[in-house]
Amino acid sequence: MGNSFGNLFRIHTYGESHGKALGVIIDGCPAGLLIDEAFIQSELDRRKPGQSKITTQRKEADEFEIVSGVFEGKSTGTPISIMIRNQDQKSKDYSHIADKFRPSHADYTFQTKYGIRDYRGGGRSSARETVARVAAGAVAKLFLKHHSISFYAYVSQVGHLKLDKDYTQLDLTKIEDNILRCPDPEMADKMIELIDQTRKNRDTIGGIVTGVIQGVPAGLGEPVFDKLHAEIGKAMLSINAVKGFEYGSGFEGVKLNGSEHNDEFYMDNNLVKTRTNYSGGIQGGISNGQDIYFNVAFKPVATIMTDQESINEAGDRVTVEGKGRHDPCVVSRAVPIVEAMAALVIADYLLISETNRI
Ligand SMILES: Cc1cc2nc3c(=O)[nH]c(=O)nc-3n(C[C@H](O)[C@H](O)[C@H](O)COP(=O)(O)O)c2cc1C
Repeated sequence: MGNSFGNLFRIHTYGESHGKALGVIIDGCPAGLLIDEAFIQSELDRRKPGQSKITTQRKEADEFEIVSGVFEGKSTGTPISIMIRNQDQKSKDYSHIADKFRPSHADYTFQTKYGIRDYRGGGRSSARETVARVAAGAVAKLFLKHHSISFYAYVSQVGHLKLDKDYTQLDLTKIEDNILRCPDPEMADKMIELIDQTRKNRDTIGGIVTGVIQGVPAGLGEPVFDKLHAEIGKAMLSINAVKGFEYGSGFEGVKLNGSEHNDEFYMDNNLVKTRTNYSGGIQGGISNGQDIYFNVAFKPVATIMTDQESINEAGDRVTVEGKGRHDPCVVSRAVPIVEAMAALVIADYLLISETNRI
């Protein structure tokens, strides 16, 4: 419960923001997969803190160690354990919130549930946990490359600044060209400026990450409760600070009539395709072979650099001082996390689908 995700391609993560290390155990990765360590590191580098002026200035190299499950560079079919040691904790920076509940963070709920918590950097509630997911997602991506399945995510909105193009009108090879990971350079500049201004105002701002999965064969997903979009939604909603998920036409789709919204089938050289893709590549919970695309909304995160009123564990009125190293907007760092979680779902459902038919 809580620390594991997936069925056949299953991960279990461990570690706290200011503990010794974080890590993941991946169970169910097929044997014989070439574990490209440079690729895993490049994925971790896209998520790591301190990578630009619009992220937290905590400096973590996020170098990883493979502890088990890999022999002579290939997966052995046994649990793969990947560990990332914490280096730049500055844990004493957090003594000012030791017994205080930061508004809209997880301090109060963790304290209520467990009666004990590691307050340093939020402990287990910190998004530092997602470093382990990105490591596992990199392994899932390596596996899915063999099936020609690819993942893209990019920033499509920051505050009120929204891209007016969908993913089919954008050059997705340009995502990594700027620090925000928005493939439209002009909009990226405006969004970066907005985040920078927000940071200077000692505040935070939210945004949207759009995800695209290409190459998923038709037939992945379960028909009733474990629908493919339900699992992707769960994966996304399990990421820290996520407030919303929609796929395909999503909430905007309600503005269309069925006659406009229906995706007409046609044959293209023996391949089944649809002329439009409001379904977002999933019908009846099962992939239909078209692109899967979705939006994930991230809130303006809780830690602002101004003082806030709150209460402490005793219920006394206290002031939570605005200090420490925090992200003014998390979307640029969330991009690889969204891709990783999508890859974990697809890897899992690909393995499940192999057990669905003789
Ligand atoms: C990449 C990433 C970085 C984050 N950095 C911060 C941060 O610097 N400060 C903060 O208060 N919250 C940050 N968060 C969000 C908190 O982890 C999250 O809001 C908190 O655990 C409470 O959970 P909830 O917002 O999902 O309810 C970050 C989230 C992500 C995805």
